[in-house]
Amino acid sequence: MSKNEYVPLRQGQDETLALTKIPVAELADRVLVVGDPDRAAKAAGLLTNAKPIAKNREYHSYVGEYGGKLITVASHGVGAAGAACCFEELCRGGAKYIIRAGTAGGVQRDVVDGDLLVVTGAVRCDGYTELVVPMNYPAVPDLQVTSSLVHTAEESDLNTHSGVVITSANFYPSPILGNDQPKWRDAGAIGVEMEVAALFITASIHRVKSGAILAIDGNPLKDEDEDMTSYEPDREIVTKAIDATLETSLKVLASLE
Ligand SMILES: O=P(O)(O)O[C@H]1O[C@H](CO)[C@@H](O)[C@H]1O
Ligand SMILES: O=c1cc[nH]c(=O)[nH]1
Repeated sequence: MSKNEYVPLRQGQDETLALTKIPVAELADRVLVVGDPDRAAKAAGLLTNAKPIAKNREYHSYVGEYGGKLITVASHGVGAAGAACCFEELCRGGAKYIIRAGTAGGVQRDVVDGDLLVVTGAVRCDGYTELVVPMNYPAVPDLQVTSSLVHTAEESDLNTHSGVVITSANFYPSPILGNDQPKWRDAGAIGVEMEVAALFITASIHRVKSGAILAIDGNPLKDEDEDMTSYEPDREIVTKAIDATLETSLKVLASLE
C-alpha cells in the first residue's frame, strides 16, 4: 500500500490538453459531454455567448453560459477508449461536474423509443476501465447529480426511467461468441450504450462528480433488431428525447453548487 496521499493530476492554466486541444484556461468547471460532434454544436446553440474553444479529431469543444453559469460542451466520439481520452483531459483540466447526454438501446420491454434513462450504475463491459481500476470497483455516478437529473427529467413530458446500463465495447454483437446482453438484462440492466462506465470510473479517480442521461433509440434485444441492421436513431421521437437530454443536463449543470 502506498504511504503517500493519492492526488489526482491537474494541469496548469497555461497548458493545452493534448488530444482535445482544449486550452485549460478556457475550460469551464461544469461540462456537458456528448458522443456526436454535431450534437455538441447543437448543445452549444442552447448556450448564450457560445464560442468554439477547440476542434481535434472527434473532440469538438465550446464554452458559453446557461442559467448564468459558464458551461463547456465537448464531444467524445464512439467507444469508451476514445471517450476516456476526452474525460481524462476534462478532469485534468479542472472539470468539477461532467454530465453525459447520449443515446442508448432499451433492453427491457418497458424501456422504449423516445424514453429517457437516468443512469444509476454501469456494467463495465467497456474494454477500457478494466485497465484502470480493479473490476470489482463499481461504475457509479454522483448521487447529487443523479437525483437532480431524475427530478429535472421528470419535469419533461417524456417517460423517465432510472437504472443500470450495460456499457459495451461492441455495438455489433459477435456472430461467433454471441451476445452477452441478455444476461445483464436478466440481472436487471435496462439499457445499453458505449461510454458511461468510462465516464464514471474516470470521474471517480479524479474526484469529479459525474452523471448521465440517455435517450432511448431502439431495443437491440428484439428478435428483428439483434444484428443492429435496423438501428435508426434519426427519427423524430428520438430527436425529441435527445433534445430533452441536452436541456435537462444544462439545467442540472447550471443548478449544481
Ligand atoms: O449517442 P451517443 O452519445 O453517441 O451514444 C451512443 O451512440 C453511439 C452508437 O451509435 C455510441 O457512442 C453509444 O454510446
Ligand atoms: O450503443 C448503443 C447506442 C444506442 N443504441 C443502441 O442500441 N446501442
